[in-house]
Amino acid sequence: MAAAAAAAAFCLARGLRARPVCGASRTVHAVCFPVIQLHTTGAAMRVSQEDFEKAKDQLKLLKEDPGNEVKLKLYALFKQATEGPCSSPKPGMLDFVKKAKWDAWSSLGSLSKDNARQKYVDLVSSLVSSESSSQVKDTTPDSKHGYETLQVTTTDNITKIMLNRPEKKNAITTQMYREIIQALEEAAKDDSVITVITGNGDYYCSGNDLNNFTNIPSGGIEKMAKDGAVLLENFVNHFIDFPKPLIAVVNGPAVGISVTLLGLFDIVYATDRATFHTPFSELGQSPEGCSSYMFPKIMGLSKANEMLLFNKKLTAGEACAQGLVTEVFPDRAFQKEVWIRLKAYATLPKNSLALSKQLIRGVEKEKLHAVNCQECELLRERWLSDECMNAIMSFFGKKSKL
Ligand SMILES: CCCCCCC/C=C/C(=O)SCCNC(=O)CCNC(=O)[C@H](O)C(C)(C)COP(=O)(O)OP(=O)(O)OC[C@H]1O[C@@H](n2cnc3c(N)ncnc32)[C@H](O)[C@@H]1OP(=O)(O)O
Repeated sequence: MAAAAAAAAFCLARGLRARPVCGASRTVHAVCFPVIQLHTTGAAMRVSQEDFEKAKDQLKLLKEDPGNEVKLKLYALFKQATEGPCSSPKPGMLDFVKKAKWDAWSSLGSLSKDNARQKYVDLVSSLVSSESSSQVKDTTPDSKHGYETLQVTTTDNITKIMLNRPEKKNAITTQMYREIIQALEEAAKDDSVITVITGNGDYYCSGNDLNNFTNIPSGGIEKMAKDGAVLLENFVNHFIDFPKPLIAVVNGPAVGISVTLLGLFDIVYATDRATFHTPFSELGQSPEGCSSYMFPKIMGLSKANEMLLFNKKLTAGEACAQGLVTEVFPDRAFQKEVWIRLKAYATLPKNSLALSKQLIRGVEKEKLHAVNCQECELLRERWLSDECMNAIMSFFGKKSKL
């Protein structure tokens, strides 16, 4: 039964819903939302006939698909209101669409035409009012409140998390790590189909804000390193566990952790102006973001070593050739082409995308968590090293930094 309902829902979603129903001589596409062409029997109807006609018109104007369950309910109520109880023969088990419609109509039993009309009008009215309130919410591209270092918006089924410190090349402060965690948690639960991370300004991100290491807390440098490692592990865990497709729109150069994390994204689109630089040994540090595992897997050991050990900066073309970037776009067309593509992706079925992503990620999840834990532990030690202290002091002491 559940399988038949699921199959019916599947068929409805795939467009089989547009077939004429129940062998009627008129074309009744009652389940084909929002195009509903219905011809009433012409029988005299009492007071609510006008409301009923109006409801039919309002239904055509709805922009959002209310889902198969509601469409079946609308279909059944319409049939009951216009023809009375279902008396047509039950369709065969394998005719999923007709069977689902027949079941919905039959389930109304002996409900009177008047009552069915009333229920139909009430249902349409609730759909109209819920759409108008959600439109106010969804179409407002305003940034979500509560973020200081990010601009977070949801529009066209896409939650966009934009790093928003352009004057500092989007370097990630401890506050920004926390806000990204919060934004990912919210995006995981919201109605969006995909989530995008990008940067504001000419840089995608210049990596960890090196000032994070200059504000020594009262507990001393060990405490700073320990807190940093805990925050980093939690931050990276949110990328490992993110349940929906996660896409990086790399709008300019990327440094450090903003590069290593790319291995945990599902798709990476980059402008041809982007570069990819992981200067860990120059900074006396070590790789993070699961790159010690993902980079060799993505690009092979020796290419990964050039980046992660020897600080080789890749062009966008090289990063694409090595599999870290999915596709490179000319800078002048970058935003336009990428967003057209993403908007199309975001019309795909949300649950199917999320479940497929989780299936693919599930294979590696345990390993990724273990790698993340090891990387953070090594970094905690590195941050206490002279090599790292000297490199950070030199960044702030030099004009030419890298
Ligand atoms: C607490 C949790 C910790 C987790 C740590 C996880 C481990 C992460 C590791 C990494 O990400 S390693 C990589 C760290 N990043 C860098 O080493 C980059 C440092 N920045 C630069 O080399 C250069 O700024 C640049 C990115 C190459 C850009 O150079 P450009 O000459 O074009 O601009 P600038 O004038 O240098 O920059 C403008 C402005 O922004 C400040 N800034 C840029 N990046 C950082 C940064 N990463 N940290 C702190 N500040 C940064 C820069 O100082 C300038 O500031 P003002 O001088 O204008 O005040």
